[in-house]
Amino acid sequence: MGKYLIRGENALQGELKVGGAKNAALPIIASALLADSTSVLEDIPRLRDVTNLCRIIEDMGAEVERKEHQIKINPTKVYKSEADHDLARTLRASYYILGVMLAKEGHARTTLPGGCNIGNRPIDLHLKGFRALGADVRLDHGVVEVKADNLKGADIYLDYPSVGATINIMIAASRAEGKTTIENAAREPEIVDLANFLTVMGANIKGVGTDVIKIEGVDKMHGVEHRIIPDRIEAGTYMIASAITGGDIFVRNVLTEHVKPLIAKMHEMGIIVEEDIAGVRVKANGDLRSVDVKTLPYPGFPTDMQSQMMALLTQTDETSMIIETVWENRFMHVDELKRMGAKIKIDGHSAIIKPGRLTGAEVKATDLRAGAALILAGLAAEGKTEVSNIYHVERGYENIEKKLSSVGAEIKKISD
Ligand SMILES: CC(=O)N[C@H]1[C@@H](OP(=O)(O)OP(=O)(O)OC[C@H]2O[C@@H](n3ccc(=O)[nH]c3=O)[C@H](O)[C@@H]2O)O[C@H](CO)[C@@H](O)[C@@H]1O
Ligand SMILES: C=C(OP(=O)(O)O)C(=O)O
Repeated sequence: MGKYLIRGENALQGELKVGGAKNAALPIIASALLADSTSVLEDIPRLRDVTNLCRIIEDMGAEVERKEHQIKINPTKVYKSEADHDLARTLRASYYILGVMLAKEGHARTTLPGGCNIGNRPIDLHLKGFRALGADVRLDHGVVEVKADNLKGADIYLDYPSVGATINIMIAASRAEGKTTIENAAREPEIVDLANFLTVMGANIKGVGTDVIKIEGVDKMHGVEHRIIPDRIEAGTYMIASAITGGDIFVRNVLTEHVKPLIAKMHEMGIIVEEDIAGVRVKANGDLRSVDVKTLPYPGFPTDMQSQMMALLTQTDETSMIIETVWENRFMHVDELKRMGAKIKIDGHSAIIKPGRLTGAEVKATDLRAGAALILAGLAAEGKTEVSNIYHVERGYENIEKKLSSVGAEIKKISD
């Protein structure tokens, strides 16, 4: 399954570049099926999730041409409304096929999706939205089927600002008859990127980026060219790589507006962060102050940066606390960090982190961001760290070992 071998304690220096956002690329790739002509997508990261979603839409009849970071998607020969179950189980975002094919053909079927095992991941809000739009929804033995002769706009209030539910409902509503309002909608930048893509394709969407999104359904959408926004979680991970090693890295291709919650915490910790139009420079050359962090929906501190932040907080002067409010089981990295000497105690949704020296160990990536946190801890640790189960990491980071090596890290990937 592959491993990363890391020898720590090198202060990282230089420049690296962040790719396009996984969580924007995935719904955008799925939504390209709504058009009646080819879309050309740029800055698509080369990730396992992207490859598997492309295989799903190819199996449904789409023509996909992939070259470096560009994908061309011709949806005119799509003949199937069902996502291959084995592939759909490998990633979370496969459930966007439901919203897309419901909007396009009035019928969609897929198995419950995969993705990181970070807690209970229900899709009740997605299904509630589809029902409100007039769809007949069935969930039987883990297979979801949605059908509608005629989708009709509706007022939908989300009990929680779910990213996936906001996206799926927005996609379905973009082709429904009349107006849809989504209240308590999620505000993540990836949702804004998708809405921008859909709008250029011909959709009528207003209010995205706020908690009230208004959509007026349209009959037709056409293929367009679109560049995916930079990945704020990949950016944040490399910003922490600089800070945790006492390094000085310029992380290129970052929209600093999207990493504000991390920048604010870094300032509190005494880390130098210089924002630039092209990216962000992160420099740490002294003691790091402890801070408390609470994960929240955007624009709060992202849960997808929680484990990486925890690795950093092991290297501060005093005790810190992290409260995880989004996922109830997103502390699986804690036991692995403890193997490296970290002093962390979990109490319900909180983790108390005491500072201490990290030492290399054999550890296992239990999910995508847990894997990233272990790599970061390995960069700071004394001696050799071996991170296994790296297929999780490859779902969300393109060539992480090459990018980190380019700024002076001793890290190599051993493939099976
Ligand atoms: C592919 C993708 O974009 N993944 C991201 C997306 O996941 P995802 O879209 O799955 O996350 P959601 O925002 O939907 O989930 C957030 C919370 O809402 C709850 N919930 C969600 C849907 C639902 O129908 N019912 C319900 O109760 C979840 O259990 C969780 O507690 O946003 C998460 C929160 O920022 C990130 O961690 C993931 O990286
Ligand atoms: C949890 C994540 O992804 P997914 O929702 O695809 O499992 C993530 O990107 O951190």
